[in-house]
Amino acid sequence: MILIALGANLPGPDGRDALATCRAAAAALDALPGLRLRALSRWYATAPVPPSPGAPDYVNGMARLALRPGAAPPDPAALLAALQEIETRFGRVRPYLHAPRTLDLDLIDLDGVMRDAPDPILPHPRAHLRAFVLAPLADVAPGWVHPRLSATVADLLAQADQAGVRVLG
Ligand SMILES: Nc1nc2c(c(=O)[nH]1)N=C(CO)CN2
Repeated sequence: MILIALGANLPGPDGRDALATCRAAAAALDALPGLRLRALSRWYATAPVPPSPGAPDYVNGMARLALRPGAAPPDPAALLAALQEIETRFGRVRPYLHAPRTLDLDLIDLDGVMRDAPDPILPHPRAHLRAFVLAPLADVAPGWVHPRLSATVADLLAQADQAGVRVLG
């Protein structure tokens, strides 16, 4: 199973709001070569982490993908590059760390692969701490166990600060 977190807190240059950008990005993930979108979480409105007074809330969600039949497992670096290409397509610029962004796609888990370098670090090094990642992850993969920590998503979510995370709609 491949888990990709989606996040946005700025309208795109095409005028799409953050939610519309995330929905369009999910469709773009389904079009990645060799992969197919199997489940999409609910969408969440989440307060920025770290707190950023005045910054707009994020829209966050999670996509679960699987290999298309006969497709070779993706190379982590190639998949990261493909995600960055989608971010760029939706107007992402990178002025500074934690800058508001039109779209952020984070590779959370790639079939349980563990690696420390080079990028992408797997599983994502901060995923287990962030309720805005864990809540939508629990929607699409309720039985997920963190490959390094051997903790369930339910346990990790219970330990995370869930204030500021609410289901949209
Ligand atoms: N709530 C929330 N906060 C963030 C997010 C995000 O997606 N949601 N992404 C960040 C950069 O990766 C920094 N902070």
